[in-house]
Amino acid sequence: MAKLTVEDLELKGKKVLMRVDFNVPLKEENGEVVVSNDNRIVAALPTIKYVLSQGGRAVLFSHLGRIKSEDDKPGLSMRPVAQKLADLLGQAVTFVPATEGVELENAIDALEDGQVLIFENTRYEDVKDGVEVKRESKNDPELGKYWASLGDVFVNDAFGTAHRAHASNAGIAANIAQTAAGFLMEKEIKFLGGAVEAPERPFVAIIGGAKVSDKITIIENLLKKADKVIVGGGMAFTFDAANGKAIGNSLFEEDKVELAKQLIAEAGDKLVLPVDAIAAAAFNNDADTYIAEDGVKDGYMGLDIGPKSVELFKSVLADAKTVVWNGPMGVFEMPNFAKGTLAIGEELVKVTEENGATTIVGGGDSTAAVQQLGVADRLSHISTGGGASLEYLEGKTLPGIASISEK
Ligand SMILES: Nc1ncnc2c1ncn2[C@@H]1O[C@H](COP(=O)(O)OP(=O)(O)O)[C@@H](O)[C@H]1O
Ligand SMILES: O=C(OP(=O)(O)O)[C@H](O)COP(=O)(O)O
Repeated sequence: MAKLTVEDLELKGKKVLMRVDFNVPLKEENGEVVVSNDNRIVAALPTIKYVLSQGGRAVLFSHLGRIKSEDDKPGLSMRPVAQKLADLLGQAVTFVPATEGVELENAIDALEDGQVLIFENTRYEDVKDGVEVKRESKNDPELGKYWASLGDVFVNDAFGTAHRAHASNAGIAANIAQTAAGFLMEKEIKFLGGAVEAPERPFVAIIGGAKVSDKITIIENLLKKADKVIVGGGMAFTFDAANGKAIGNSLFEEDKVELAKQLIAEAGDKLVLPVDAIAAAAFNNDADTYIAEDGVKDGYMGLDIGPKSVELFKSVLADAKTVVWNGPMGVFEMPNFAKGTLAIGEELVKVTEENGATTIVGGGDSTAAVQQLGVADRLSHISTGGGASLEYLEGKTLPGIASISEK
């Protein structure tokens, strides 16, 4: 690509601002919050190691989860991520528990060549003194300018965040002389670019997970590109509601029902929805469950696709030549609701190995799911971006990529 890459930069003695996507799943272990899947951190290591080996002084930053109130902050601190990074790098990583101010500036000034620091979750800037101001997420121009002032050059390796125009990617790029792509960014663009240009058909997209309002608009565009779009996971219930089905307490976005209705009407048999669900009395692995075939009854919530949906989805995938998957089919973190995701993962392995299909899985949780299933290395490409890979495949210009300097 004609974009500047990290290898084009003079790094020795430079303060190298590095945007990474360390938005990783967390879990509690012995009363401590730890990283439960380090895939996105591992994926950024080649760029970080390269910068350090060239004598750069690396200043890393990332968002983690979504911060809407002060209460969200403690559970979404970057501290456990910094610890995991130090373990993986095998060198000390300074953690600065601030997103601006003298402590951060002094820590950056104290860095020596080949040293690395990471600062606090960039989305802490979204809430100030208890008020949701979205400085990071709405790309406050002053914030991008301030962060840019902390370094000499900017390396953007956060492919997973490339579909966002936030202060920590587009904002910094607008205020610094050079913005370069990291190795992960380059690798993702190369692989996904190949898939977008001329996808072998049938091309099937599978969308699931929980980010309904984000991804429902993506479905609209994917319907124009793909031969079939399968919708599962928490996404499906807004469509079920649009079809007049009962959904009980399932995940649901009321303000997207009209759009779902419109998509159902336009898409015809291109859109494939679940025909049953595993409904549970509570969001709990041990909750009472039943197979819901005609909607989910009051007091229950759909937490996985049911056996008939698995068979239907498998039949749609059977002759696929290109498959893009983002979003698990159920709450796979709980064993009793992982069966649908497992079955789809296994079917993808089959079409990869038997049909020679190109299979791409994207997204933090989806990647964690296929790794948990042990099938990740039998698929064609595991992308670190879920929403980002889908928007890239739609043919959209991603702000995080557009803001990288041309060579
Ligand atoms: N039926 C469902 N109800 C509630 N949550 C669901 C359901 N199906 C899947 N999920 C949740 O969706 C989450 C992943 O969604 P999302 O963030 O969109 O995926 P990704 O990170 O791969 O892009 C998982 O934590 C999973 O438990
Ligand atoms: O995890 C991410 O997106 P994904 O779940 O679509 O892969 C990215 O880090 C972006 O996070 P966001 O969707 O909260 O902006």
